Amino acid sequence: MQVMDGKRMREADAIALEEYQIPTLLLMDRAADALMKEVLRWQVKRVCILCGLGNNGSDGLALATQLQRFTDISVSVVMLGEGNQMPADGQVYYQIMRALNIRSFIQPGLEDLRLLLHESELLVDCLFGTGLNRGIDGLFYDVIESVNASGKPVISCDIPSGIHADTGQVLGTAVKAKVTVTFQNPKLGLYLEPGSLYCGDIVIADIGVPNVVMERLKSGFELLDQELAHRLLPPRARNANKYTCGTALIIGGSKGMSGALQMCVKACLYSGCGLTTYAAPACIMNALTSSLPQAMSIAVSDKQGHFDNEFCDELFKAAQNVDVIAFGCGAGRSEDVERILERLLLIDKPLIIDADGLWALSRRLPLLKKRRSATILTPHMGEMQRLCAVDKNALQSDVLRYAFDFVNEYPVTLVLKGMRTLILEKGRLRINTTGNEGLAKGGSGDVLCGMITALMAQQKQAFDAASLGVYLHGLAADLQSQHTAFYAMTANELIQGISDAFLAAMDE
Ligand SMILES: NC(=O)C1=CN([C@@H]2O[C@H](COP(=O)(O)OP(=O)(O)OC[C@H]3O[C@@H](n4cnc5c(N)ncnc54)[C@H](OP(=O)(O)O)[C@@H]3O)[C@@H](O)[C@H]2O)[C@@H](O)CC1
Ligand SMILES: Nc1ncnc2c1ncn2[C@@H]1O[C@H](COP(=O)(O)OP(=O)(O)O)[C@@H](O)[C@H]1O
Ligand SMILES: [K+]
Repeated sequence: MQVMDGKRMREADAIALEEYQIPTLLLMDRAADALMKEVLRWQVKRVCILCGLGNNGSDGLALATQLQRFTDISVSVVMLGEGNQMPADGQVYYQIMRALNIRSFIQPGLEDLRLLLHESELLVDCLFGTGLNRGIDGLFYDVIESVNASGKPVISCDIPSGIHADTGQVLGTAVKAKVTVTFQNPKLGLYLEPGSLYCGDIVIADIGVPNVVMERLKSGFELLDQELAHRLLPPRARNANKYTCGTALIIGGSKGMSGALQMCVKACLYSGCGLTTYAAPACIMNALTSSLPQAMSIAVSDKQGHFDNEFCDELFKAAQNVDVIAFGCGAGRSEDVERILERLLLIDKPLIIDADGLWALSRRLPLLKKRRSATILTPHMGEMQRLCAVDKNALQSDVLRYAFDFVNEYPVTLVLKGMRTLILEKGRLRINTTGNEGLAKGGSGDVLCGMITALMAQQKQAFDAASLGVYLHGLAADLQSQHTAFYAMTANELIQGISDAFLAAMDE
């Protein structure tokens, strides 16, 4: 499923009209159908629809006429301007609304509005959609604040009003919805923070723009959902053997951080890799070998609990002979760790860099440009800040631009971790749909790194391996959360959930 920006959605509307003779009015009718279906789920008697002055507001008027015609729900409409200020299509529904005697309030005073919201059971937010183009103030601001203060459940039409469709930013204030019914294709802003925190459940409704139109408007942005994940599963032949399923070397760990490496290796073992070897400083080997009997190990002499770069010959020899290398989990921060990364970057093998490996990389970024094999980076927002050398606010307010600038400059697959993890390569973006707050614990990232490593060993295509790893990681957490409280979830439960995640993704 393609994810769209506001400009492409407007183009879709225009092409549907001009080339396929599909009037916007028909699309609005379908949009209203989809909204009505959602309203009916709530089984309420009194609904208030709040309408702005663009096509989003027109969708709201269309909904009002449908509810009046097809249900016994009592409908009130709040309009933030006169009917004749609406677009032509909106005016058609405005006239029908008047003829049907639907209760409507034009620019009501705030006290009247609050009373109306209070007596309603469900609110439908049709103030702004993809056309929001500036900060919200004045009456619109007060109305949105009153909607949020009312405590009533809200269904948002297309996107919560106040959220920018392309960046997910709040422009002044924004409606907090329980459900967002988004039309034709989901909008970027529904998945980027903070927009993702405002939209509630997302329902995607086909409103009848022909598929050929949407395909033509290729955004390069894709939703990482069950259907895509299923297609990305690496084949596992009946006559597969441990070599055809790929070999991986995972390098990491340091004194006090053996657990990070252990989680990563375990997740790799549970995700289908044929042969997994790990390399760690000798001082933590005892802690690892008993818990990782299925993996092979290389002990490296250590210097104050960290890798000693002088004694890494066996490690680098092994690195030449595997399909994939992963570096960083629990490796700690030292000059030797930086040197090891430098040497790994020169090896012509796919390389996944995580955690402390990303710290070392942020001090050696230009070396990435010399890479000849795939490189996958898995930063969380803090690590991304360091890689881009920007502050938190700048990154958060324009995360997609920074992420695309980065993959345009460096030949990498970027896995930008968060509530909705983003996977990027030049011109391509996938947005993950799985995962939950149970993952907000140390160790979750290490598990992800191990899963991606295993999938890369098997399918050897970085963008797909990274995408599938992210999807299955979140799905493992979702499935585990059916019987484990978010509070109680640890990397162990997550690893236990990997098998169920694969089974679910294998389902057609
Ligand atoms: N594309 C499709 O296929 C279909 C799209 N559909 C629907 O259309 C929606 C997009 O409609 P849209 O383009 O008319 O924009 P919309 O979001 O209603 O608002 C724009 C209005 O608000 C104004 N305005 C903007 N910012 C403001 C602010 N801060 N404060 C105050 N005013 C502000 C702006 O005015 P202006 O900039 O001219 O001053 C303009 O009047 C889309 O989300 C979906 O619901 C479906 O109906 C059918 C098929
Ligand atoms: N609230 C959340 N919702 C969804 N996923 C989350 C949430 N919090 C954390 N995660 C996921 O958990 C992982 C945490 O990774 P990271 O911060 O590197 O943790 P660690 O310190 O364990 O390595 C990422 O994959 C991230 O997307
Ligand atoms: K809206």
